[in-house]
Amino acid sequence: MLEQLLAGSLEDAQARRELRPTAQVEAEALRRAPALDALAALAPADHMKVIAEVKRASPSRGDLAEIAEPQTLAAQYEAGGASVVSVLTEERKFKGSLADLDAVRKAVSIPVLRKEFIGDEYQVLEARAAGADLVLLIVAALPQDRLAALYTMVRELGMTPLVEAHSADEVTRAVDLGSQLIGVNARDLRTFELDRDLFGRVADQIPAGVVRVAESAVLGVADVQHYREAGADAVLVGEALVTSDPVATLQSYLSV
Ligand SMILES: O=P(O)(O)OC[C@@H](O)[C@@H](O)c1c[nH]c2ccccc12
Repeated sequence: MLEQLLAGSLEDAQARRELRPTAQVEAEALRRAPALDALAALAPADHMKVIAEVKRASPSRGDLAEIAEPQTLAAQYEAGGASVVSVLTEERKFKGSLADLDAVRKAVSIPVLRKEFIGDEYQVLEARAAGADLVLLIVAALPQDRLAALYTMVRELGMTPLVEAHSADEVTRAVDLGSQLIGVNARDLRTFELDRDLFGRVADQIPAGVVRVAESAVLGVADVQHYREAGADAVLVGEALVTSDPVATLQSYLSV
């Protein structure tokens, strides 16, 4: 499944490249105001921080919410106290787009993450051109040399890579890159199975000083507590926010 998602994302990027060549997107990326400091926004605090996701649908959960105006939802996330807004830009299964990212960027002043299956430099340029401050890199999707090349490029553009792992080995690979922001996804993107305890099993492998993000499977405040006890600095939440009153839900999570 992960391979299919990546292949789809790369195909869509290729189609966009035919309309907007690399040189043009690169020029746009370089004209942008500098990326916001995501590591500062996510720095460990005496409460859990939240990366709040704009998510319409997913292959494992189907349709979640219409979200006609992603900018309105993102503004609520900011007002509710989110540290970062994550925007799914994958079109085929998550029903997102780069236009969503662009709209969100214009509406908030906190850092914005491009959530996509990234495997090509062009996608990284697109992220910066649309105003992203962070880019997701999924360890399982790429061989280490490609991961390292993309990681370097994200940093050279002034953005922060969020490196996502789903096993002890993948955490090691994320640490080897020198990543300052590591996410542990409870959902296995190959099988879509959930493992809520994975974060707790691998958290100790993440060096002190690196920001630890627990991703997926937060459905209520008890799940936030569970991840906090296991050592998470931040949680990445989609479904629970897009299917509830986001401000009230965020506030309950921020009290953990
Ligand atoms: O809706 P949830 O269970 O709160 O999950 C959010 C986020 O962790 C999830 O969307 C996600 C984590 N890593 C990803 C990689 C690709 C697509 C999606 C994701």
